[in-house]
Amino acid sequence: MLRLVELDKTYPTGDKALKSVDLEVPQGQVLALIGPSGAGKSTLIRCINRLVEPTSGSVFLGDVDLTKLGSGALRRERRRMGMIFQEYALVERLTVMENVLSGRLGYVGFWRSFTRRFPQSDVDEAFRLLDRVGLLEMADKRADELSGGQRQRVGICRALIQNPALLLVDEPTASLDPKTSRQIMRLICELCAERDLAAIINIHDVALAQMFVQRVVGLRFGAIEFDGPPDALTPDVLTRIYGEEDWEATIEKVEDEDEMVTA
Ligand SMILES: Nc1ncnc2c1ncn2[C@@H]1O[C@H](COP(=O)(O)OP(=O)(O)OP(=O)(O)O)[C@@H](O)[C@H]1O
Repeated sequence: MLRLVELDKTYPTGDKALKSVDLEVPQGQVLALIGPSGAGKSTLIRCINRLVEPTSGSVFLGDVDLTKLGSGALRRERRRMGMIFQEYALVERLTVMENVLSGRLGYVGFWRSFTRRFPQSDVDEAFRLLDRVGLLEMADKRADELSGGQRQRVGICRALIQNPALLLVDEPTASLDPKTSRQIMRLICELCAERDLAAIINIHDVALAQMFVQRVVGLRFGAIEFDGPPDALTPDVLTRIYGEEDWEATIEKVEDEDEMVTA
């Protein structure tokens, strides 16, 4: 479904953020991207939808090489990739419903998007999605009246209403408390399973990734250092990815928290 071939990114500053990355993600697979700060996780996610322009290599979404597309064709292909952001990227003064519907802007014509008149089928779908994530009652609230977890749910609905083939998720829980983080990760993974949707989730919390995904890819210095199931992430492997950090302690801390929450 998604295939990266020898993907390279060197920023104008000379930083080599990605070094010949090869990666295949089949339909329906949720993959967590881990690695230390500066490893290239955000760059990888952003090179896929060309928010960051790759230096060389290919990004195939199905049969289409996204790196070869002109701006019009790229805009169309971007509809197939929903993005979820760390800071939610909502329009604060608009309502929850308006924020969700903004995910359809790539589909409706200029005039409709200018006047924000969306087809009834889009409004119906927005209500269905808000209901699914438990925010139906919030549809008319302004985005700035919501908690962090609620905002991220709106961000998830906005990505899903695009009807994407792939979700690109950049640190979805970095601004949330541990319990809300787990709820959001669970929700993203459940929705992907329901829709047979592939996702790449850039996540710095290894324990959280291990709880929810089937596959983990570890980046170090812009290259893939590990690619396997979460239970293969032994302390040795984590040290290979991150360097000398006490990962066992980090993981135990999160497990303790879980017990406290469920106790
Ligand atoms: N716009 C930019 N211009 C120059 N260098 C950049 C730019 N963005 C990222 N880099 C560099 O590219 C490398 C990879 O950065 P990237 O943000 O992709 O890493 P990351 O793994 O997402 O890190 P973090 O977990 O801290 O967000 C780093 O060395 C970073 O300094």
